[in-house]
Amino acid sequence: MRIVGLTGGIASGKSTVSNLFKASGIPVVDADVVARDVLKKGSGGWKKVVAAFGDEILLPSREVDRPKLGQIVFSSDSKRQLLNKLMAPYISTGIFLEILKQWASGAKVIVVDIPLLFEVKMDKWTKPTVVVWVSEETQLKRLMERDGLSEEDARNRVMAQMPLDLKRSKADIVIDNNGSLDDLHQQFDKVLSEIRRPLTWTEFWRSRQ
Ligand SMILES: CC(C)(COP(=O)(O)OP(=O)(O)OC[C@H]1O[C@@H](n2cnc3c(N)ncnc32)[C@H](O)[C@@H]1O)[C@@H](O)C(=O)NCCC(=O)NCCS
Ligand SMILES: Nc1ncnc2c1ncn2[C@@H]1O[C@H](COP(=O)(O)OP(=O)(O)OP(=O)(O)O)[C@@H](O)[C@H]1O
Repeated sequence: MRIVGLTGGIASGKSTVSNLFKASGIPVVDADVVARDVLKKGSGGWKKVVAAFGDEILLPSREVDRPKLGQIVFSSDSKRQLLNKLMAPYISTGIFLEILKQWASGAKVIVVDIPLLFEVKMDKWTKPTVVVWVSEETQLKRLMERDGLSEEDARNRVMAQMPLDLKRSKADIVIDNNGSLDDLHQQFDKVLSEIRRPLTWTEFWRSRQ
């Protein structure tokens, strides 16, 4: 099985690209979805996070108030590191199980969309690794527009991640998403034909026969 890594910076366009993969019939494992499951009321991750951050991060329904927790962790490095430490084992297990499900169903090529792929060193499991890159200016503009954030909040979120230019230098394939959606689709078609190339022997033997 070929495990293609998809990453980038916050609001650089990963979900937009991962939707294109899905529409082309390639299964996508989405780390943000796994991370959301891990924080659902009553789950193991929820218990750890509530014990560490207190009831004040909860809504009256006792689900986590995600914007509130985001506000806390994106304005404090130590609190974000604490949240990462608490959630990491649940997130990595969840991603692994999703990959296993795809393997069991006989998938030959899958994409794993992990915002923090390089930060958590999961890139050693993915080949090729695709980075969706934008300039900092485009990134801040799209992030502020999409999430209705102030410039300061948007900058804090961007700074909570490895610089996008550094991620670009680690990529096997770079998608430059500064242009229009049409530009993006054209680049995507090339990436799709590249990742659909015949499997190597190793990838072939790693697939369910
Ligand atoms: C802080 C939380 C509750 C905020 O939730 P919210 O719904 O507002 O944002 P969402 O989960 O959709 O994340 C949006 C983007 O923020 C970035 N981001 C999320 N968590 C982190 C983090 N710990 N460090 C850096 N960037 C992050 C990613 O680019 C992600 O795609 C949530 O992001 C969270 O639980 N984060 C910790 C888990 C994690 O590391 N997720 C990343 C998946 S690898
Ligand atoms: N080429 C483009 N032109 C204009 N807008 C775009 C383009 N690509 C993505 N966008 C918009 O930019 C925003 C961010 O894109 P998207 O949500 O795909 O990013 P993401 O990397 O998945 O973000 P996150 O890390 O927060 O999950 C969205 O509002 C999306 O519609």
